[in-house]
Amino acid sequence: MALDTETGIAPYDAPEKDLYEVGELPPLGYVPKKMYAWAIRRERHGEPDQAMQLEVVDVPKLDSHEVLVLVMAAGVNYNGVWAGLGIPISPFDVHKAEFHIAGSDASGVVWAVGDKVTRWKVGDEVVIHCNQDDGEDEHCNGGDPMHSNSQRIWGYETPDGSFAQFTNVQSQQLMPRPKHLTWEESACYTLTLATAYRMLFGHHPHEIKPGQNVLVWGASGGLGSYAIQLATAAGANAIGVISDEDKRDFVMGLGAKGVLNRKDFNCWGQLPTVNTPEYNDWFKEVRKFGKAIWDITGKGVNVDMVFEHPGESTMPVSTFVVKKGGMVVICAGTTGYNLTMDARYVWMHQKRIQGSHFAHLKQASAANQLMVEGRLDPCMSEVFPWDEIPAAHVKMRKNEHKPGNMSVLVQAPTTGLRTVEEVLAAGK
Ligand SMILES: C/C=C/C(=O)SCCNC(=O)CCNC(=O)[C@H](O)C(C)(C)COP(=O)(O)OP(=O)(O)OC[C@H]1O[C@@H](n2cnc3c(N)ncnc32)[C@H](O)[C@@H]1OP(=O)(O)O
Ligand SMILES: NC(=O)C1=CN([C@@H]2O[C@H](COP(=O)(O)OP(=O)(O)OC[C@H]3O[C@@H](n4cnc5c(N)ncnc54)[C@H](OP(=O)(O)O)[C@@H]3O)[C@@H](O)[C@H]2O)C=CC1
Repeated sequence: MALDTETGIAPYDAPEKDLYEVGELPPLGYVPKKMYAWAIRRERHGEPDQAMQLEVVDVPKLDSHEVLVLVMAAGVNYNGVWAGLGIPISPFDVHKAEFHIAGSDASGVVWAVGDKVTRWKVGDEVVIHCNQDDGEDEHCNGGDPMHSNSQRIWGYETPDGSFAQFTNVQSQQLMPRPKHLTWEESACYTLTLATAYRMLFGHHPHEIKPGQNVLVWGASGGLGSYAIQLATAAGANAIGVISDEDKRDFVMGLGAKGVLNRKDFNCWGQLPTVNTPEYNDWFKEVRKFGKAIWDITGKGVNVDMVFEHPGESTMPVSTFVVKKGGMVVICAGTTGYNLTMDARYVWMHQKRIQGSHFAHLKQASAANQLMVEGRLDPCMSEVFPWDEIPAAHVKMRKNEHKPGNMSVLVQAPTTGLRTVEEVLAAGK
């Protein structure tokens, strides 16, 4: 039987060159020697606009199970900020490469495949999830690949992310692109959506269930905007937290049952020493916060789950307000890593504290399917041109970004395009 080599992309003329300008397409499947990339180097660690500089580098070489993707658009995530700063770790200490191309989200076109790849072919339109592993140990074969020692995040713990014209990924990282979305919309969601999916549905028996209540920190942010939508889709009640009244309507529009403004309360930061006057003040304030949740859930009804990521500033509150036998699920410590809590509430009320990190393919794929079916809004907040990739990260670093998820254009020359043909036409 003949292999399926139909690309679905109309033939077009383009010269074969060693380097293409950003926005210029090579012939389909032709791999140039060089590419443009925003590269971080160890000596440049610092704020994003210092760390990320435009360079011409070699196009990555493919291994047998890998796929080279021409990047149409990429997503902006916090791990690009962390990679640039070199905090809490320098990515160079992990992958040992000379330079680091950040970017852990992308939409694009399969441009070349390794000789063992069977699921994808040149011309396929894809989005990329950011989990890599070696696929060899028991966790990857019957267990949870996220528990494998070989588990790593593409574009953070690997040097070859999506802020470049091409990126090489493991074939298992690819998923079909929602064709109803533009290149930039489809680039903005996978990392935060799949992470939120695993947090809400990946930790048995505490998967969020219809009718349950979940408190979502940073509800207008990347993770939060999907947590609200996923919880709502599952029939649960999401209570979102914001810091600015401008974000209230956005979060309610995603389906939240209620929204709290954290600026109305004063119980943030590490837990004061128990039974001191400071603790007593903190306790009054945290009860006020808990009461505000009851105003939404019903008197005395504590939340079944807390969706945590700010970390140090909110963990004492999260562990207090979650119900007996409930779960605080945490994937980050944006405000600090030194988590504190009143242990009495954790053991006496038998609360579960669960770490969560990205997602495996099955979880990422289930989340992607909801996007393909149009059941979730990608919540793309803003699109930046290629030249402004560092500036987009500066905005995120300062918490000045708009609600939702940011995207950047790479080979797509302008916004609003959905096909390769439209990219070719716009490029002319
Ligand atoms: C999808 C997107 C996700 C995100 O964006 S997440 C946000 C960005 N990511 C982050 O901020 C995470 C960054 N990563 C880290 O900060 C580090 O990744 C960790 C702190 C999580 C782990 O650090 P490490 O240095 O990799 O830990 P060790 O290698 O496991 O241990 C350090 C040393 O301690 C020894 N050790 C480990 N366990 C034990 C034990 N049980 N008893 C005695 N020693 C132990 C090891 O061997 C090693 O030692 P030796 O440095 O000499 O090799
Ligand atoms: N382990 C994993 O797999 C993953 C981890 N992450 C990590 O999760 C974190 C959040 O990512 P993401 O959602 O994309 O980021 P965003 O910046 O989009 O959203 C974070 C939200 O947190 C809120 N926030 C900021 N400061 C505080 C504070 N002091 N107290 C409470 N809330 C605060 C903000 O909302 P407001 O000011 O309105 O409250 C902001 O919108 C990052 O550290 C990122 O690295 C992200 C994805 C995957």
